[in-house]
Amino acid sequence: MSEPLIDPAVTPDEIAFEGALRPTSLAEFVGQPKVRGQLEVLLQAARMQERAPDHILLAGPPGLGKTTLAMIIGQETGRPIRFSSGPAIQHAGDLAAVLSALVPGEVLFIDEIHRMARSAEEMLYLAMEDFRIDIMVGKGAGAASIPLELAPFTLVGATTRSGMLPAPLRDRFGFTAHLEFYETDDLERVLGRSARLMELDLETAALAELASRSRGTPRIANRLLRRVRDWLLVHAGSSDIDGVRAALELYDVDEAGLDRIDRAVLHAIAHRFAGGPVGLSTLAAAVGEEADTIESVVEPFLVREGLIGRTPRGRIATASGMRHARAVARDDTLDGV
Ligand SMILES: Nc1ncnc2c1ncn2[C@@H]1O[C@H](COP(=O)(O)OP(=O)(O)OP(=O)(O)O)[C@@H](O)[C@H]1O
Repeated sequence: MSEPLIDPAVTPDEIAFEGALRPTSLAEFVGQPKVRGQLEVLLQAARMQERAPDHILLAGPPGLGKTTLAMIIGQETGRPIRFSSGPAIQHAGDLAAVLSALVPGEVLFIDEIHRMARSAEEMLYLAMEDFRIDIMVGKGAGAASIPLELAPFTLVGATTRSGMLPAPLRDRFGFTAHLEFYETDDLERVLGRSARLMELDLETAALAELASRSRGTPRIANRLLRRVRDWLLVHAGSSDIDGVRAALELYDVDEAGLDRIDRAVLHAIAHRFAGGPVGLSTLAAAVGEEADTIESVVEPFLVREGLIGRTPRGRIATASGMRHARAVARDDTLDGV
C-alpha cells in the first residue's frame, strides 16, 4: 500500500475537500504561466469568432490541475461540461452513448483518456474531426453502419501518459497543454489561497516551509495543509513555521519533503545495496512495497530531487542521495539514544 500523503492520486475522502479548493477561473489558477497564456489566447479567439474552442489535451502527472483546468475551460467559455473517463469507456457503444447525448457547444471532459478501449478511440477520431460517428447495427452479413450527426463539441482530454496515446488521436487535438511540476513560490501561492478558504491564518514562512515539502504538486500541498490544520487545532499550536515543522514531523515528512517510503527506498539503495545498482523488483521486496508504487510515486520524485539515478543496470544513489541517507541514519541513531 502506498502512503496517501505522498501518492499524487486523489483519495475518495478528498474529493469534496478538493472541490471546495478548486479555482474557477484562469485568473485564479496559480502557476503554469505558459499553459495559462496559451489557453487564454485559444479561448478568447474562440469567443471572438463565436465558435467552440478547438479540442484540448491536458498532459502531465497526477494532481497538477488537469481536472481543474477542464472545469475552468467550461466556465470561461460559458458552456456546460460533461464528465467521463477512459476506464468507463470499455466499448465503442459506451462512447456513442456519451457523444449522442451532447448538446451543441458542450465541453466533454474525458479523464485518463489513454485508458479508453481501442474500438472507442477509432470512433472518437471521426467524432472529433467531423462531428459524426458511424454506428454498427446487426452482426455478420446483415451488419450495417448507420451515420449519426453529432452536436459540435469541444473535447478536453486529460492524460498522465501522453506517450500511450496513439498518434492519430494525439494529432486530432488542436492544442496540447503540458503541465509541469510547480515551483515552490507558486505552491506557496496555492497554499496561501487554500489557507484563506479554510480560514487558516498561517505565516508566510510557514507557507513557504509547507510549499518546499509538497513535491511540486498542488494536491499534495493541500493534503499537507489539511494535516497541519488538524495539528494546529488539536495542539492549539502556533501557526508559524514551528507549528508546520512539528505537524510534518508527526506525519514523517522530512525537510526535503521525503516521507517514510522515500527514505526507506533511499536507505535501501544506499546501505543495503551499497549505493546500487539495484533492480526494481529487488528494491520493492527489500522495502516491502509494491514495485508499481516505487516506480510511479517514489522514484520520479527521488530522481527529480537528484537523490537517485536510473541506469540500465538498475537504480543508484547519487552523491547527494548518499549524503541524505547518511544524515537520516545519523538522526535515527540519535533518536534511539
Ligand atoms: N494551479 C492551481 N491553483 C490552485 N489550486 C490548484 C491548482 N492546480 C491544482 N490545484 C488543486 O489541486 C487539487 C488537484 O487538482 P486536479 O484534481 O485538477 O488535478 P489533476 O491533474 O486532474 O489530477 P488527476 O490526474 O489525479 O486527475 C485540486 O484541489 C485543485 O484545486
